[in-house]
Order: sequence, then structure tokens, then C-alpha cells
Amino acid sequence: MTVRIGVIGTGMIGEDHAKRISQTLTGGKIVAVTDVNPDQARAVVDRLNLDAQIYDNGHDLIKADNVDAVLVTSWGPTHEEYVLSALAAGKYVFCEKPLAHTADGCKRIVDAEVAGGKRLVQVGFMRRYDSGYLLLKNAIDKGQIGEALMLHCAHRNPSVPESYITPMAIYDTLIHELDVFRWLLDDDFKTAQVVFPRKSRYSHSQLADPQIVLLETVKGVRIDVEIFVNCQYGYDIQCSVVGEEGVINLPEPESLLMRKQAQLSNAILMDWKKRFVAAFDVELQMFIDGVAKDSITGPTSWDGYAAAVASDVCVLAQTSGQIEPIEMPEQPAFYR
Ligand SMILES: NC(=O)C1=CN([C@@H]2O[C@H](COP(=O)(O)OP(=O)(O)OC[C@H]3O[C@@H](n4cnc5c(N)ncnc54)[C@H](O)[C@@H]3O)[C@@H](O)[C@H]2O)C=CC1
Ligand SMILES: O=C1[C@@H](O)[C@H](O)[C@@H](O)[C@H](O)[C@H]1O
Repeated sequence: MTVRIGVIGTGMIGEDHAKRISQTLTGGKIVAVTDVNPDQARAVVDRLNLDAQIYDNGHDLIKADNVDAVLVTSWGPTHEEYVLSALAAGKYVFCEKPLAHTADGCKRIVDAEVAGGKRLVQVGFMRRYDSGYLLLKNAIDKGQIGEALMLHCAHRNPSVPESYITPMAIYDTLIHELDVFRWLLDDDFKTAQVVFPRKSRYSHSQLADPQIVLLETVKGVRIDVEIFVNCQYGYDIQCSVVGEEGVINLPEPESLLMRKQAQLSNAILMDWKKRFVAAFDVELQMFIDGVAKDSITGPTSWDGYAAAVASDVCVLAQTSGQIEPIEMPEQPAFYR
């Protein structure tokens, strides 16, 4: 079966995903696209030479008879309405992070999915498919360093546009860590605090950059994450897990070790698309295969919700300056 896919939002990642589905992966075909900016949708259809219909809006695309599954890659605040619309139509939906802008929005999606009685949503937390994070998870699960006690992490982007403001460091950027830590540690968060070092001169008036997020989990693991989105030098994701008997680090992306002009060096990536390209491929291939088998796997709506609950508290902690409690409701049996 070829899974016929409609894409809502053909910006950076929408185009990237449409490209991998039409040129790299198997079993899927882009048959429909839409974007609030119709020129953008047309440009992507042309650039990728897609045999796809361009729809005026996402809701009509979701309802189309020839669309089996939907990719939501529009701006974060628009995700909820499209995921709810896909659930109402009984269609599979892959939604880029964040699942919704707030925990309340994610909860409405969880409730609608549970009420429908069938798992239809996969959230785009692609780090769970990254070979380096999988090595970390395997080592933690096997107890190779004893129990995990502390994590020291960093999420650095070379630069961000002026539209990127202080809370986005949490709901747009840290959201990846909020998911991957729950998954790595098989744990949930208990408290959060955000502290602000001296501000970088490469930041702007609406953005406090860098930030340090301090998390505590239910099992007592302490985590510090540096979010630094104007670090200039590269796209750099770090994760070091300190256990009772040793320390494991997220592997660096593969790169040539070069000896030249009295220097010994490795290149550092500048673009998030390249850092996680293999993980994006695997997550979307699994989505397509899951839809074809009528049974999807991967990060659930509950995972999207759990990350958003923590994200909302971190945003609050940015302004309160306090250690804020994170209260996670019990996970419904549907997602276990
Ligand atoms: N998993 C990951 O590492 C990444 C995930 N993302 C997520 O993907 C989403 C899109 O991000 P980008 O592609 O970077 O943004 P973008 O701004 O490049 O593209 C978004 C596109 O959605 C369109 N759009 C906005 N509202 C719409 C609506 N209501 N209906 C239809 N189209 C609409 C815009 O016109 C734009 O073309 C965001 O939620 C972002 O957080 C983005 C980059 C990396
Ligand atoms: O999801 C992503 C972007 O939206 C976000 O803005 C970046 O900070 C992340 O590194 C990238 O993975």
C-alpha cells in the first residue's frame, strides 16, 4: 500500500520532510499540500516536482478522500486545530513539535484521541531515533553506569531571527530535551528553575540568551541544560549522563579529523537539519510503515502533553525566578 500524505505548512521543515518522503523514503507519496502562503506551497511543489494538489486550507486537505495521513509542519500555535481536525476525520497525523502551544492544547488532543479509541498521532520528537541518543538509552537501560544521577546538557544554535523571544527558548527549543530526558530516564519531572547568566551581546532586547534550566525528576535525577541560541560557532547538542559507576556522553556527529596548517580539527555543523537528518528519516519511515500497517508507534500525544506540562512550568519559572513544582497527571492506560 502506498500511503497518500497531505502536508500542512510547507516552510523549512515541511519542505524537508516532503523531500525525504518523495526522494529518500519508501511507501509514501505526497498527494496534497497547503500553506497560508500559497506561493510557498506552489514553490515547494515546483522545486520537488510533486504530483500534488494544492489546497486552500488545512481542513479541506485533511478531509480529502485521497489523503490517508497528514503531516502538520505549520507554526506551533496552529498545530492543535489541525491535529484535532485529523482526529475528527479518523486520519493518522504526524505532528511536528510542539504538539500544541500549551499543555491545555495538548490535553484536548489527548482527550480527543482517547475518546476516538485508536492511536492516530505521532509527535516529531526525532531525537528518540538518533543513533547517539539510542546508544545512551541502551547503556542506561542496561545499567552500564549504575543508576543515572545527573545530566549536564546543552542545546546551542548558531543564531536565531529577531522573532525568536525569551519563552521560545523553552517551548520551541528546550521542548526536545523535555521529551528526550523523560524517554532516556524513564522518569517524569518534579521541579524546574530557570537562571540567566550574563546576556550575550549577540542577543536582542526581547531575548534573554543564554539561559540555564535546572530540572529535578521524580526519581531524584538533577539535570542542567544550557540553552544558548546565538552561540555563533555551530549547532551543538550535548548530553552527558553521570551515573553511579561512570559517565557516558552523547557521541559527536561523525566528522573528519583534519591535520592542516599546524591545526588538528573537526568541523562543527551549523544547521539542525544536518545534525538529525538520519533521525528524521527513521521517524518518518516508521510513521509511513505504521500507517500502512494500521498501527503506529513512536512518541505519542501523551508524550507531547507531558513535555508541554513541563514546558509551561519552565516558561513560568523564567519570570518567577523560583523553583516551580511540575505536577504530571497520571498517564491513561490507553498510552501504556
Ligand atoms: N523537529 C525539529 O527539529 C524541528 C521542528 N520544527 C517545527 O516545525 C514547525 C515548522 O517550523 P519551520 O518549518 O521551521 O517554520 P517555517 O516558518 O519555516 O514554516 C512554517 C510554514 O507553515 C506555514 N503556516 C503557518 N501557519 C499556517 C496555517 N495555519 N496553515 C497552513 N500553513 C501555515 C507558514 O506560512 C510557513 O510556510 C514548528 O512547529 C517547529 O517547531 C522546526 C524545525 C526543526
Ligand atoms: O526544532 C528546532 C527548532 O525549531 C528550534 O528553534 C531549534 O532551537 C532546535 O534546535 C531545532 O531542532
